[in-house]
Amino acid sequence: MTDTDYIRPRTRLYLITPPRIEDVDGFAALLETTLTAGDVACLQLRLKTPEGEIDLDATRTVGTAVTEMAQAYGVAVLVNDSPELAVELSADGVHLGWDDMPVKQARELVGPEMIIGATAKNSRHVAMKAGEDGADYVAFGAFYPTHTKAGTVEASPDLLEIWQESMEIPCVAIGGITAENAEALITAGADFLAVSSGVWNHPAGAPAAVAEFNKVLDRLDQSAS
Ligand SMILES: Cc1ncc(COP(=O)(O)OP(=O)(O)O)c(N)n1
Ligand SMILES: Cc1nc(C(=O)O)sc1CCOP(=O)(O)O
Ligand SMILES: [Mg+2]
Repeated sequence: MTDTDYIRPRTRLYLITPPRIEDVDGFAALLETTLTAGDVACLQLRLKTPEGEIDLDATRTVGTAVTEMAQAYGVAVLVNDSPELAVELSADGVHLGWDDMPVKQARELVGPEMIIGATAKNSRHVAMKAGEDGADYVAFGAFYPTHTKAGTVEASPDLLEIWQESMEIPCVAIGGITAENAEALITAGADFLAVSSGVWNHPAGAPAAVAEFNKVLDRLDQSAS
């Protein structure tokens, strides 16, 4: 290997909240333990109604309870679907899907500093357009079956490989990811692994899940000497 070989930064974990949270104080306590169990780059507040719409009240309540705490651990907090709520909560960013506010419009609303993430599903074309429009990362998925979101489309790890070879904007992998199935996505080039049920529904608990993910990430760390 020569000095000029590019070594991409280590893949990191991007946590997504469960879609419904009954006990906010209990969740905040569990989250704090989870964030100290291993490296976590981001936390997305994704609270949904049974119909799959953003639950604004729940997002506001959970966001108020956890945003400052997560930020104090160096974790970037992103709000799903609502740029307005991201601003209101002093979050670090917003994640936008195909039915959400267009990236360009959201950029005007949140300003130049806030992170904007964009869903690309399995489309490199959509991902490139999102990048041109000002997104800071694009998310490909779903790589594995998931019960967390209905109507996902299947994505192949090739997408990550091609993206990593040709584009500079970071790419996130999402959909049914667990510590057991993550290796193919890490080696294909995911900059981040976005995970919900693989952490919150882990039989040994969320902190153990984060520790397990980090063991896999440590083992495959391409930036380590
Ligand atoms: C990191 C990340 N990637 C993709 C999604 C999905 O966003 P979207 O398609 O808008 O679907 P909902 O999450 O709103 O149901 C995401 N939230 N985060
Ligand atoms: C929110 C979301 N978006 C997806 C997409 O493919 O765009 S898959 C998904 C669900 C992520 O949760 P889990 O880790 O429990 O599968
Ligand atoms: Mg959305």
